[in-house]
Amino acid sequence: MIWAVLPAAGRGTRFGGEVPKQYLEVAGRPLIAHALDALLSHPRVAGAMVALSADDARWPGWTQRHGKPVLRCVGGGERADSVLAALRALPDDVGDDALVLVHDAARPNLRGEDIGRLIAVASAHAAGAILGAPLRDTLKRADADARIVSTEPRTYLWRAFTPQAFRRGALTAALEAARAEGVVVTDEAMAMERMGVRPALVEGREDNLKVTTQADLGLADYLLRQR
Ligand SMILES: Nc1ccn([C@@H]2O[C@H](COP(=O)(O)OP(=O)(O)OP(=O)(O)O)[C@@H](O)[C@H]2O)c(=O)n1
Ligand SMILES: C[C@](O)(CO)[C@H](O)COP(=O)(O)O
Repeated sequence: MIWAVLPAAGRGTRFGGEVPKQYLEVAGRPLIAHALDALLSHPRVAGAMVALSADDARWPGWTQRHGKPVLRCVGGGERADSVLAALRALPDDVGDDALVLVHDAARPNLRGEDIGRLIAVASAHAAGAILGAPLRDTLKRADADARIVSTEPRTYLWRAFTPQAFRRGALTAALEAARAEGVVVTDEAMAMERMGVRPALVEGREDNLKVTTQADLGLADYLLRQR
């Protein structure tokens, strides 16, 4: 049984504006709806747990989509806290060995074929797996004035996307360990790496973009209207 976990408790400070970006409409639906539908329309995904901010006044109250349960919980101050809260809130019949797909609500353009490939690799690797893409641009290190300091070697460097797929129990323990040591992890794989685990990288579509700033919204809208 595979469940999706969607951290959706962010404030969107880099995006700005009154409306939390996960509720901004693109191609006729809120970002979060696109992300939820991509996951729940996959036949291997049984349901979704969404982590919302305690004062979220915009959650539409969905309890199911695509005939599958959509549950909610209260997230936390950091993305990792929201993911941990969602893992803890999953139904009791989602065992410690169950695969969980953690996906940003701010990534609306997720494709089913990427989900399927990620599940196949994560199911075969005890260490789990994440979607990503190898860096294809030259990488520069900048100073505080945005002047080039150096060109960084990009061999074996990848951009990490989501979903990130791990077993519920192992990921919960890894996130708890990071929190106990005061380490803020920026993705689930970082928590697993800290436990000595080496998750697999699965090359996914580069258009699995995260809407972070206003410039991303127009591209997301364009991409979603092409589907
Ligand atoms: N405390 C937090 C912070 C982020 N997120 C979620 O994690 C995803 C990726 O985070 P990001 O793009 O950084 O969203 P925000 O934190 O809202 O953006 P910002 O950092 O600009 O405030 C988003 O779906 C966001 O809602 C979350 O659930 N809980
Ligand atoms: C999880 C993530 O999307 C992988 O690239 C990224 O780390 C989220 O970063 P954010 O600053 O919380 O958006």
